[in-house]
Amino acid sequence: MDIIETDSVTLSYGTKTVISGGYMKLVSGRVHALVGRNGYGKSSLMRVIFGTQPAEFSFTRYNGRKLQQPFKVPGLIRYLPQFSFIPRNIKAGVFARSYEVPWQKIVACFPDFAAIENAYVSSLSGGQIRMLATIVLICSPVKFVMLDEPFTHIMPLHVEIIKDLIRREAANGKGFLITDHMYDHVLDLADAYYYMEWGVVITMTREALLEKDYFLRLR
Ligand SMILES: Nc1ncnc2c1ncn2[C@@H]1O[C@H](COP(=O)(O)OP(=O)(O)OP(=O)(O)O)[C@@H](O)[C@H]1O
Repeated sequence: MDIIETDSVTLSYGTKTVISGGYMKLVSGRVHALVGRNGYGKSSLMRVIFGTQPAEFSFTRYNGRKLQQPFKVPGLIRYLPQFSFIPRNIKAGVFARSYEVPWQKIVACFPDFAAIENAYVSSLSGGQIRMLATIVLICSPVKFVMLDEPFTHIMPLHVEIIKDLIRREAANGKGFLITDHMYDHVLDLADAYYYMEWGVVITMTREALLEKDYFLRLR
């Protein structure tokens, strides 16, 4: 079993403190939900865990060993941000292979992409680019994948394809951390739960989170 732990994150932007503590443990083979209201720091926390967001304080361990920049550890972790990050002047197949994902694997889970291996990213629609990035990161051969809003603005049929893929990869031992405002999809997949409130990461049971989420929806 592989474990990433993050503890006592303190992060401010200027004078505004966005994250001020809490503990998170990501375990291989599990899907972890990260839930919280808009602007409560979920994306920022993912960037801190990934190692690209400097924080006043953060403490991340992998299997008990302290890590400074997890994204630099080969084969450890990927992060899908909310925005598009794929260079537009490369071909779709080249992008997939740069993440060590053979094109056949992409087509096996999403046959619509059979004909676009040699298409430049610049020729794809926004929806295709998002789907490509999401599938490639989920499939890449790493221990953990963090997904920031993988279901938002995705058509329902494609959401189900992404969910099936996450289930298969988790069953093969990959750990996931997912945040998305489409809570139903996240909760459908998750078997561990974190809630962010007032800058603190709180470990929750599913029941407690659903109660929080219920009030969240009413606000
Ligand atoms: N680079 C930045 N510089 C300054 N402020 C930032 C920066 N990134 C995020 N913020 C602010 O920090 C707060 C937390 O943002 P963050 O995107 O982490 O929250 P979130 O929970 O992921 O939000 P959402 O659910 O809307 O995606 C917000 O008020 C946001 O405006």
